[in-house]
Amino acid sequence: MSLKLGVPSKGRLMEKTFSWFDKRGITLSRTGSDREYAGRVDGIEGVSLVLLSAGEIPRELAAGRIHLGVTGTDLVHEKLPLWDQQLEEVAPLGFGQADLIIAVPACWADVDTLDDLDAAAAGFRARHGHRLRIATKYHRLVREFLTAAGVADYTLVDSQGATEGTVKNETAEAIADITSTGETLRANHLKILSDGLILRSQATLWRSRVAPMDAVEKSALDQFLQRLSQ
Ligand SMILES: Nc1ncnc2c1ncn2[C@@H]1O[C@H](COP(=O)(O)OP(=O)(O)OP(=O)(O)O)[C@@H](O)[C@H]1O
Ligand SMILES: O=P(O)(O)OC[C@H]1O[C@H](OP(=O)(O)OP(=O)(O)O)[C@H](O)[C@@H]1O
Repeated sequence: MSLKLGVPSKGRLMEKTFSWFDKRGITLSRTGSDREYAGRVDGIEGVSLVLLSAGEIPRELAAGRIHLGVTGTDLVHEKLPLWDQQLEEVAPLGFGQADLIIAVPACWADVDTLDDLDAAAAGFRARHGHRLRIATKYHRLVREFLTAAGVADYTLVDSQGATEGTVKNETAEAIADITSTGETLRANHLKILSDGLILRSQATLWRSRVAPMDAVEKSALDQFLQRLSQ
């Protein structure tokens, strides 16, 4: 069998992942039609390409269905509570940098910190009869972060995209999402809490600690890792 390398099948991470490997003499390419999720690996023996959603790569690594995978630190930490038992970080790739942050409406003049948010949340509940809503797709990381900060009077609402729009759409009062240039936050009149940084993320190459390997795959892995360290 061959060593399975999972990479994002589209979007901002795919092309940069391909060129990162290219610079190391490993050519990843998509094969078939534009829409077909098939690919190949040239320049090294015994490695096959698996094209996956960036969000599914953590789970595939943890289940041992792929041996290596490229995805963001944020997605690994969010989806795998025991990530360091299941995966090992091989190399940060130097792109896909983004910060997971908490942001509130820029017009909330007296809310700049988590303590302020906590106070605003209590007032909000008294006034509106329901808890202040924070929209996010990072449920686990946000809950853990807010618990550690002593903020409890809120509710998470699920948002799988266009999260910054939820405040304008009145489905949430605050958001927790990834920011890179900050443009989406600015365009949606949101500001980051001064102590609202939850996690710094970047695209990273991970190795599964649990994927079974035969002797051929083991030797392919050794060669692969050696190539990357050159
Ligand atoms: N604006 C950005 N700049 C840089 N990196 C970003 C940005 N937004 C998201 N990312 C990173 O890109 C990675 C993939 O995010 P994305 O939201 O595209 O994943 P996904 O929703 O699982 O993808 P898919 O739509 O294929 O399921 C994440 O690790 C994330 O941190
Ligand atoms: O700080 P910026 O450079 O503006 O980037 C941040 C935005 O990029 C991502 O969204 P994406 O483009 O993936 O769209 P989505 O929200 O629909 O997932 C992220 O969820 C932010 O919305």
